[in-house]
Amino acid sequence: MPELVGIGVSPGRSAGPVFRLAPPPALPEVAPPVTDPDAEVAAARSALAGVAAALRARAASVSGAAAEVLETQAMMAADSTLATAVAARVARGSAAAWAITEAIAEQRETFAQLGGYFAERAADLADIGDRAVADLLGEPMPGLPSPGEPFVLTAEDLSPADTAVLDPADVLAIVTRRGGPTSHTAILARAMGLPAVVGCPDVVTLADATVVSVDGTTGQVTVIDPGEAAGIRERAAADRARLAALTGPGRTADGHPVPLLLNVGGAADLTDDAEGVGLFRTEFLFLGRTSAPTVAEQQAAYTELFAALGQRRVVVRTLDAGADKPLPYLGLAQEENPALGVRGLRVARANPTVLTDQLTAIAGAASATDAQVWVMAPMVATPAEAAGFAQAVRAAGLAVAGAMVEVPAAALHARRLLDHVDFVSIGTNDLSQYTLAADRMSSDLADLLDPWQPAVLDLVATCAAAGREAGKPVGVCGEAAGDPLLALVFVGLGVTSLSMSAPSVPAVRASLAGVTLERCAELARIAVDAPDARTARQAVAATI
Ligand SMILES: C=C(OP(=O)(O)O)C(=O)O
Ligand SMILES: [Mg+2]
Repeated sequence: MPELVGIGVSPGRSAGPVFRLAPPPALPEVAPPVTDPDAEVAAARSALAGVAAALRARAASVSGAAAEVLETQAMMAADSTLATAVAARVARGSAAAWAITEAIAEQRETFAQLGGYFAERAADLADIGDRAVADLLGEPMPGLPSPGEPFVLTAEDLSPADTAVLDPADVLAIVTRRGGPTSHTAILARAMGLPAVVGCPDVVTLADATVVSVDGTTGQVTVIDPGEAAGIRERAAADRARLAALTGPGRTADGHPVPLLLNVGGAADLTDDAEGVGLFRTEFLFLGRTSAPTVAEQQAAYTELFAALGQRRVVVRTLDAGADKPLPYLGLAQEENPALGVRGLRVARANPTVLTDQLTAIAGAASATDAQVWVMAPMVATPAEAAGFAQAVRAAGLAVAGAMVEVPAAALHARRLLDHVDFVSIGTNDLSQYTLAADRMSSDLADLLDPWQPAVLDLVATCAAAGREAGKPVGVCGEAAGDPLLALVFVGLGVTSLSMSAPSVPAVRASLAGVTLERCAELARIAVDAPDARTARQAVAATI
């Protein structure tokens, strides 16, 4: 059976007929002359305002990451720079729909050149243009197909607006031609628990109604006999039910506890049975606005999450701005190579009050609630940075300070970091990017970005050994912690907790429950000794 390969970004299996996302509207070949420029500008403005309002309404009907993403897109649609660019195009003789198309194309070009986070936002801009043009031409809104049966959604790429309104009852899985492991499609599919494969170039060759199976772990999309689909879905549902039936704290078959924590952006991402939060990404509060949130605003947001956790642990990551999360109001200079620039804890060098205000707000929320509040800094590179951060945390009246290990230097000197901080948490997304020198946004370099790379595993082992020696916790909070096989390797290397998005927890819990700690150590040796990532994964999978 023909097999297509992409990047598996949201685990799980499903099968069914593929249907493509409705294409964007096509402009008629001949543009009409502009007789009333004011009317054209008014029509364009009204179309863009309509798009912004519709996006805001959708944002209000969803929560968590989906709402944040849609609100940011609504702000882009309502942006005055876009409106001004459209008016300029009308003044040069373009009718409303053409003026919007041209202005958006120009802005997309600029975004693509800026790279990173901005390049990923180019798809959001295109979607805004398509929706406004469809409105102006009186054509149907581009968007989800409705074939009348559950389907595998295929697309060039998905906009946040499309992904946010997906109904998991209709959509079995998602396969896109473009996109990388950190694209919106990936993040939102994981949050919804839908299997997803991105960066799958050949998906465009599949005609509507072709029946495929999708494996969101391995990235395989296989054309199958239509009669096989129901069986695959049933087996996947039985697997899910078996996993969901297993509850309780994470532990190996011989009872070694491994807390399974959640990666969250806010209280909406919590689940009742979570053992705690291992990564609270606070930057959602800072994104998509024109000035930093006040201490009171931050304290209210942190209190909401901490209170929802009762006495459970929450590891708060201080602001991780810069690179893929730019905040214009911080006044950071434009950089040639922002991933290697002023990001994470480094932002506090020129903006110390951003950090001290945040620590004040976290301390206020901690004292108003019963949660065990740990605080960690992103992008720590040196022991001196770890020491400075720990001092600031303690000065704010907070008891537990940690450092994320995302930079190879920090991993190599984890022992020295742990002289100053109470724990470390390994961010495998960035640690893979910096160890292999491969941009985490790139779907072309997905093989290098693989956290199974033995070099990355060696660095994890170095951190775990340092933690054992110091008697301090060493967690993993990158997406790799949610891989049920790699989780065993991490535990075998000596990692003490795993933090992941909520839908990944059941499979990791079940995987841990099936092996002893000694077995995890054997699997770790197999993975570390493998010549490359693919062999490591296959060797561990074959042994289990
Ligand atoms: C958890 C991480 O942080 P983020 O993905 O937010 O950069 C990481 O880098 O692994
Ligand atoms: Mg990171």
